[in-house]
Amino acid sequence: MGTAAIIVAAGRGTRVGGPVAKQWRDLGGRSVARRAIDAFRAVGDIAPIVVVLAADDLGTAPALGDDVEIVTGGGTRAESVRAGLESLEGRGVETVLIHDVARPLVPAAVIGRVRAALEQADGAAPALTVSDALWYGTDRVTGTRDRTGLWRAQTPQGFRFAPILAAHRAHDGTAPDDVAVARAAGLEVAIVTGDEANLKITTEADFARAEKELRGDMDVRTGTGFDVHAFAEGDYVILCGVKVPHDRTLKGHSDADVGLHAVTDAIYGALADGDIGRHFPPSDPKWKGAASHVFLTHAAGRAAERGYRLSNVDCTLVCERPKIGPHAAAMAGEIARLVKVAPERVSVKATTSETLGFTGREEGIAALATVTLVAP
Ligand SMILES: Nc1ccn([C@@H]2O[C@H](COP(=O)(O)OP(=O)(O)OP(=O)(O)O)[C@@H](O)[C@H]2O)c(=O)n1
Ligand SMILES: C[C@](O)(CO)[C@H](O)COP(=O)(O)O
Repeated sequence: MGTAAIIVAAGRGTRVGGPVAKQWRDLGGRSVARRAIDAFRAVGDIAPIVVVLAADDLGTAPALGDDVEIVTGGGTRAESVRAGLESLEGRGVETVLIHDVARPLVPAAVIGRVRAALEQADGAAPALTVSDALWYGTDRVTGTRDRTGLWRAQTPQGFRFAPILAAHRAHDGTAPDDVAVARAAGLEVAIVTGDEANLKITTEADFARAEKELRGDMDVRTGTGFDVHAFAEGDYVILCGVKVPHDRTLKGHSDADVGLHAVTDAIYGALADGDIGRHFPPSDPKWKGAASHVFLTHAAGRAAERGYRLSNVDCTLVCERPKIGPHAAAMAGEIARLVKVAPERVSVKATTSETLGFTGREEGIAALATVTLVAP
C-alpha cells in the first residue's frame, strides 16, 4: 500500500461557535468535511482515507459516505492524529498525509508537492511566508519581531508512516501540529510552498473567505428547456414523474411527460450537449412509451460525469387544467429524487395562459425549465 490520508475532524470549532461544529456546515453545497475528503479523493491514488471524529459525532458519520474509514479521536488534535495513525498500523502504509478538516479547499497541487518532497525526506509540509510586520502587545505595541525565516504552517503534513507513528507514541499529545511531533523525534521536515486557498476555517469570517475562494474557481452553467405535448383521449397525464388524474392524456412517442422533458433539455442545454431528440431519437422504436425518468437520469448522469453538481431546478407548467398546485410538491420531490439533489433545490410551479393560445384552448400543455450546474 502507498499513501494514506488522515483527516482530523474531532475538533469542536469553538472559535467559529454556533450550534453545529464547523466541519458539518455547508460550504458551497457540500459539508466542509466532505470537501476536505473530496480534495484527497480527487488525487486518485490516496487510500485509505481515515476521518477522525469526536465520539459525539459518530452518528453523523454515515453522511460522509462509504469511501472513508471512521476512527474515534481524542481530546486534542495530537491525540486525534495518533488515533488515526494507530488505525493504520500493520496495513502496509508507506507514507501518510495528515490534514485538518478545517482546510477543506486544499489544492491538489499542494498535496502533490508534499508527496513529491516526501520522496527525499522523512517529512514535508506546506507553508507560506509572512508578509506582514510582526508585533507584540495587547492594545498597544510593546515590541516587534523580525519576520525573516518565519512561515505560516499549513496541512497536509506528510511523513513516512513508521517514524511518525513512533514519534506520536513518544510525544505527550499536546503538540499543535505533526511537524512539532516529528521534530521532537529528530525527523527532518522539508518545507514546500503552500497556497492561500488552503486557508484554515478558524472563525466565522473564514467561512466568507472560503466561499469567496470557491466562487473564484467555480464554473456555473445555466440551461433552459421548453417542451409541448398535445392532449388526446385519456384519463390521466404524467407530469414531472407524477400521475395526475385528468379527463385527457398527453400524446407523445414516450410517456409525454412534458415537465421532465423540459428539465432534461435544460440539463443538456447547460452542458451544451444537444437535446433529448439527439440522445433518444423518436425514430428509434426502443423509446416508444418510455418512462421519461430514463431521459432525465441520463442527462443528470452526463452532468455528474463531467464533474457538475445540479444546484437548482425551476420548472413551470403552462396549462388551464389539471390544477398543478396540489401535486407540485410531489413533482418537485420526484425530480429531486431522480437528479439526486435535496428537495428544496427543486421548484415546480404552474401558470395558466389566461385562456389564450393553445394552452388556453386546452389543446396541450407546455413546460419551461431552467437548471443551474456548478463545478467543482
Ligand atoms: N480534539 C481535537 C481537536 C482538533 N481536531 C482537529 O484539528 C484541526 C485543528 O483545527 P482547529 O481550527 O483548531 O479546529 P477546532 O479544534 O475544531 O477549532 P477550535 O479550536 O476553534 O475549537 C481541526 O481539523 C480539528 O477538527 C481534532 O481532530 N481533535
Ligand atoms: C496544524 C495547523 O493547521 C497548522 O497551521 C494548525 O496549527 C491547527 O490549528 P490550531 O488553530 O493551531 O488549533
